[in-house]
Amino acid sequence: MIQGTIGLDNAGVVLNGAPVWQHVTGHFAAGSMTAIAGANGAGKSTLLRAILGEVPLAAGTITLDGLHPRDFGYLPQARKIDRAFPISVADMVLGGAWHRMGAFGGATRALRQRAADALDRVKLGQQAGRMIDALSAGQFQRLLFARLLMTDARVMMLDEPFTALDAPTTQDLLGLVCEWHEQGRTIIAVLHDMHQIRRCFPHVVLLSGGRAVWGETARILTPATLRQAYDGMQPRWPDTDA
Ligand SMILES: Nc1ncnc2c1ncn2[C@@H]1O[C@H](COP(=O)(O)OP(=O)(O)OP(=O)(O)O)[C@@H](O)[C@H]1O
Repeated sequence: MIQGTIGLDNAGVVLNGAPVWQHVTGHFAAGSMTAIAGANGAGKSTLLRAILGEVPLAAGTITLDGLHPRDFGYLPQARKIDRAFPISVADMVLGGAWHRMGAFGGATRALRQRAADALDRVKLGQQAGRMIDALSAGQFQRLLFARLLMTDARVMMLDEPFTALDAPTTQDLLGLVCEWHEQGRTIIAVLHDMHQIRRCFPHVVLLSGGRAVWGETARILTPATLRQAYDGMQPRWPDTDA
């Protein structure tokens, strides 16, 4: 396998005694751009967390060929973050570069400048001194992007990254994700918007009924697979694109 490939071989996860998904086999090629789709509770976040080693496998293997923990950048779901934690916007962004800090957690002037640039990139430069609980939901989501930008990671993993964002900001930050892809990074993103997936993500993993269908987006996202995955309900899928 090429260095940087993330491979799953017959992988399965069991939580609270119940299988989330099983017999999942496939790989995220180095530099690929893949969406993870599926209904609520299908196990999309669990798949990201299994790759990060935060959720143990009940079966099979996940191989991270030549990748180390510092090679992964992770944007978690905003609603799973405790925003009461007393930390400023600037310090939270700096935390994205933890692996570049000194032994005592000190940030160099260059690192602080990078953090300021990252905040400017997501149009949060004016908010640097505020505490994170003072941000709106959309501002907090942009903060998570700035923090991810700071990781400079080879693999960018994003869990519902466009939640709470208005349309122009979504377009802007989707553009940033595409830039990362053009730079050769691997992108893995949990998304609910099928239109977005079809337009921007060449590959998809569709979690459905405890299994994964995996491959080129146009081949995998058909009306039949979507009906099955979403239990007969239609996900966001504009008529013009169907
Ligand atoms: N820590 C946990 N302990 C027990 N069960 C869990 C845990 N985390 C998730 N689960 C269960 O695992 C299943 C998959 O959850 P997961 O969050 O991965 O789904 P998802 O596809 O990301 O859902 P959503 O679209 O709602 O975010 C769900 O049934 C959930 O209840």
